[in-house]
Amino acid sequence: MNVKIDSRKIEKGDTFVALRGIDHDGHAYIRQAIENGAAKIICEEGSYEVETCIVEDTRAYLVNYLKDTYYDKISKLKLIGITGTNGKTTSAFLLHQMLNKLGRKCGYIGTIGFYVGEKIRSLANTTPDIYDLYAILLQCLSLGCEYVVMEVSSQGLANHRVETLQFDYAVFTNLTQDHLDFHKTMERYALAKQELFRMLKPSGKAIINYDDSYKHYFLLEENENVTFGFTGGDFNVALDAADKEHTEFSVQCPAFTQNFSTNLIGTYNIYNLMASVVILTLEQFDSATIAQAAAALTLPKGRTECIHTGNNLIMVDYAHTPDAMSKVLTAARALTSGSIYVVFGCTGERDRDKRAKMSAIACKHADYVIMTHDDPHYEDQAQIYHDMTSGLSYDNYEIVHDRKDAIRKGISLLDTDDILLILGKGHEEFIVCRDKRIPFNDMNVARQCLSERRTPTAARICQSA
Ligand SMILES: CC(=O)N[C@H]1[C@@H](OP(=O)(O)OP(=O)(O)OC[C@H]2O[C@@H](n3ccc(=O)[nH]c3=O)[C@H](O)[C@@H]2O)O[C@H](CO)[C@@H](O)[C@@H]1O[C@H](C)C(=O)N[C@@H](C)C(=O)N[C@H](CCC(=O)O)C(=O)O
Ligand SMILES: Nc1ncnc2c1ncn2[C@@H]1O[C@H](COP(=O)(O)OP(=O)(O)OP(=O)(O)O)[C@@H](O)[C@H]1O
Repeated sequence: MNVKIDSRKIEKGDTFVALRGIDHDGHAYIRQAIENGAAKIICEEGSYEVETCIVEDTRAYLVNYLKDTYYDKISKLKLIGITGTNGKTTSAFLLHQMLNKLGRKCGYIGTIGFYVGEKIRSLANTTPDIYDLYAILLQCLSLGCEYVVMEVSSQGLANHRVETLQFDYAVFTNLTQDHLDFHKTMERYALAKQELFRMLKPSGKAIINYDDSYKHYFLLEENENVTFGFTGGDFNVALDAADKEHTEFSVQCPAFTQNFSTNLIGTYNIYNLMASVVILTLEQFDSATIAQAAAALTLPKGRTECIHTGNNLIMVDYAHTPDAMSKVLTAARALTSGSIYVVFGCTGERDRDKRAKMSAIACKHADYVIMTHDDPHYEDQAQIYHDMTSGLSYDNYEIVHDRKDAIRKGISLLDTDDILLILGKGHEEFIVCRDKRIPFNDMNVARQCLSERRTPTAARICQSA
């Protein structure tokens, strides 16, 4: 595309469209765009030495341009949008994986990046803005994709990032507290997500978690709705058996009754897998083929990612909402008769109201909790700890300010069969503190702390040899 919205990416002869964003205004970068070689500027005001076209609303101009120029092409893709508080990345990543396994080339767009089988690149947002989105969808087409599954965040919907797109499937995973700093109330949060269900193609289908108490926001009369759940729904699930390595469940629907055995653990991951089971069924795959594809799956990076060390398990997980914490702690409890330790912190400048809830859940379900920092952004860390601990009616916790020290402390507490959960940052590679991005990955740090712990022993063995 030689029409661009980022001055830093302008090459000689390009057209620059100056967009007014939330924090930045593209009009401030017109000079830079011209210096980089822009031959034409589309903006709302100003006069420049290159060809300039003044329009009333640059964003509306861009949206129409993308739609008129590329929509016919990208509408050939089967587009699946997944929304909900938790499980978007996992559900989308599993579906992308299963479609590719079954020989249907599929792209994935979401929190962990842009993938077509392999990772192609990281993304700044879970749901990229319309310009990036069109570019990615065009790339999916050129890579031969038939399907694209994307996470659609509530901020993405509220900020019109998926404008003009029409979906073949819209999936609702669940709704629990998060992002209330942005939406203010659960009602507005639900309504923001509901928008996805008004963006279906005429032949599109809505796939909805029947067990979620907010399902009514997503079961719109005008849509063809297909539900799944343990308590009912068109695809009714029953848990048959579960151990540390496998989960067995069965699904009953009008078309079939099928047993599944998967390497995924935690009931919440069965919910995540069910979105794929339903969509693959609607795409005419037979149930035995779907069950076969579900037998061995890889979870996205940072979701229940494990280090097995002696009799202990160290698990890094992206749980950063009260519901996710409760789900992952329940799953861990089922895996051991030993103690459970948790290291976690709360993000700064995000939903303050969930902090105390997360602490209460951690202290209730774990034996001992080490609170530390997450990404403070520009917020005072002392304020974050205050929000995490005020009114807390438990005393099985301590605060260890440095996240690496907290992880080291968690590891030092492990005794036979104990589990350490390091929560909140999952796949992330940085700690964001003020304007700094400090390299930090929970999994790498846990490995480093483990090897430090082993080194003295190894040294003793070497000395005595
Ligand atoms: C507060 C917020 O939502 N900000 C989003 C917003 O930024 P913005 O409006 O300030 O715009 P901008 O893109 O930085 O700048 C405006 C224009 O100036 C241009 N520009 C800018 C700089 C420059 O040097 N040259 C230049 O030309 C930009 O290319 C753009 O055209 O638009 C950008 C482009 O879409 C987003 O990347 C950015 O998301 C920020 C990074 C963010 O953190 N957003 C969070 C709240 C978010 O959206 N999160 C959800 C996930 C939630 C979840 O599920 O957990 C998400 O979907 O990612
Ligand atoms: N279906 C689910 N219900 C509740 N919790 C879940 C579910 N699936 C995953 N989780 C928990 O939530 C965490 C985040 O999962 P995932 O990344 O799939 O969700 P997400 O909706 O993409 O989150 P985000 O929007 O913040 O990126 C996981 O690490 C796990 O602890």
